[in-house]
Amino acid sequence: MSSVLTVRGGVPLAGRISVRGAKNLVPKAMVAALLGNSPSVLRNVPEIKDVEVVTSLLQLHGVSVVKDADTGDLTLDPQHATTASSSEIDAHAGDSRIPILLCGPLIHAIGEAFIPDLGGCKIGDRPIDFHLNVLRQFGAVVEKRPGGIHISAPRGLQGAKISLPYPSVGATEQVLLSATRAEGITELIGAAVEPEIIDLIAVLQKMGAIINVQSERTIRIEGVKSLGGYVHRALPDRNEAASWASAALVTRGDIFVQGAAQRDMMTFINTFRKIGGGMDIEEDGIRFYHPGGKLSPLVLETDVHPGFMTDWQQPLVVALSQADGVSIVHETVYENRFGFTEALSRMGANIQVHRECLGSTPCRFGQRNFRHSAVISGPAPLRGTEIDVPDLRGGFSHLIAALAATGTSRVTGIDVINRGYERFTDKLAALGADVDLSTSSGV
Ligand SMILES: CC(=O)N[C@H]1[C@@H](OP(=O)(O)OP(=O)(O)OC[C@H]2O[C@@H](n3ccc(=O)[nH]c3=O)[C@H](O)[C@@H]2O)O[C@H](CO)[C@@H](O)[C@@H]1O
Ligand SMILES: C=C(OP(=O)(O)O)C(=O)O
Repeated sequence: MSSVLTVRGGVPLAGRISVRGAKNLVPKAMVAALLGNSPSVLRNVPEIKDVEVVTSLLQLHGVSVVKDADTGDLTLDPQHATTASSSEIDAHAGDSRIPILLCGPLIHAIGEAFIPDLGGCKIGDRPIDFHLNVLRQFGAVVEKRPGGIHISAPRGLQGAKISLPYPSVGATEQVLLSATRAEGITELIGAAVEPEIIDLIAVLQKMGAIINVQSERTIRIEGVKSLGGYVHRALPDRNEAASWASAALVTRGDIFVQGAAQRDMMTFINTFRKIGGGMDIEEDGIRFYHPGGKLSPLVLETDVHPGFMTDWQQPLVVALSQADGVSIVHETVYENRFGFTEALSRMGANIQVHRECLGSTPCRFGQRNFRHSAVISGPAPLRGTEIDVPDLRGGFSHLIAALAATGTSRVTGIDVINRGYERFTDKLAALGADVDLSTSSGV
């Protein structure tokens, strides 16, 4: 049985929804709890799939994870952490990229780790070579095993001087989670500095870690012998907030996103303003709306923070398909993040994807045959169609296109959207969308 969402388009989304803790921080803060010698409390935890996956992986390793029935806060107690069998771990890995971040904490807690093959969005190859190189530099031994990798550290983890070839979010987190309890000092050069990373550093500092974020993407960590627990409220999900902002533009709607935080979204806000979107920035959230009239096209490049976040790109492309003129988007973070535009083209959008770098900076993908630049001409009326959700943000993009389209769309595979959008069908209903959720046996 799978879920099918029937969308009757043409209704502007209007109303108030809220976003909670970030998908790109919460599961990692849960993993960090494994480094402590006493319980941690994590607040503002959303009900999303990646939280379920990490909960079951931690529980398999003997960590007690208790959810407060009223608030949803999680209490994580790592004091009885233990080894789990690789077949059990494999069965609980789910469609998430977080398991690779268990390496350092599990080595510190129980001396070894088995990490299953990773899930996550299919938007490029997504290798883990940086992670494995980092672990080896800390002195870990990495072995390929059926269904994943085994990691051990016969002499413990030792601080190291590490330089990342690209400011990878996950590899930076790998360094942080391994170095805080490693012996000696770690210096990381070429670090990612996304707001979710700074929030993870705040979590680790509460536990007793000594971490300095210096200029020029350098992070210095002085290893400590032990860490305690933390009490932390996760930063809000800026990527979900930006998705709803694009939904407001695409459907000519008006959405107040409670919890959206200006300081984490400044680059998005600048772009939204340049397109001609309306907004009111309040203390408790941001109202995003279509002010009427025409939207302006623009030239945009995704990049690591503080650049324009790649996860904002897909929903925004739908908005650009409704702008008056030609826009160019150069995707420089993932080599294959424009596959979702095929369904948009079927719906009537006018989008061509190109192999060349159509941006001011030649990127890693330019000479390598990847279709990573898009030219979008608008405005193009959209019509409903059959859609099978390809990945998290691509799926959300298809959905907002369907909500703006004339006619009816039938959307399958919507469970993927639960990886990053908490209760999204309830939110759609709260915004007045004309949708029905049903289950189909697939016959
Ligand atoms: C759970 C989570 O937080 N996911 C986010 C995280 O993903 P994730 O941490 O997986 O993304 P990375 O920042 O690591 O990836 C960036 C680039 O580095 C490359 N790379 C990465 C690791 C590696 O070992 N080798 C390698 O070549 C990737 O293929 C990609 O081209 O940051 C991305 C970039 O902001 C976001 O889109 C994802 O939403
Ligand atoms: C790419 C994404 O997530 P993940 O790294 O979890 O696949 C995303 O959130 O858009």
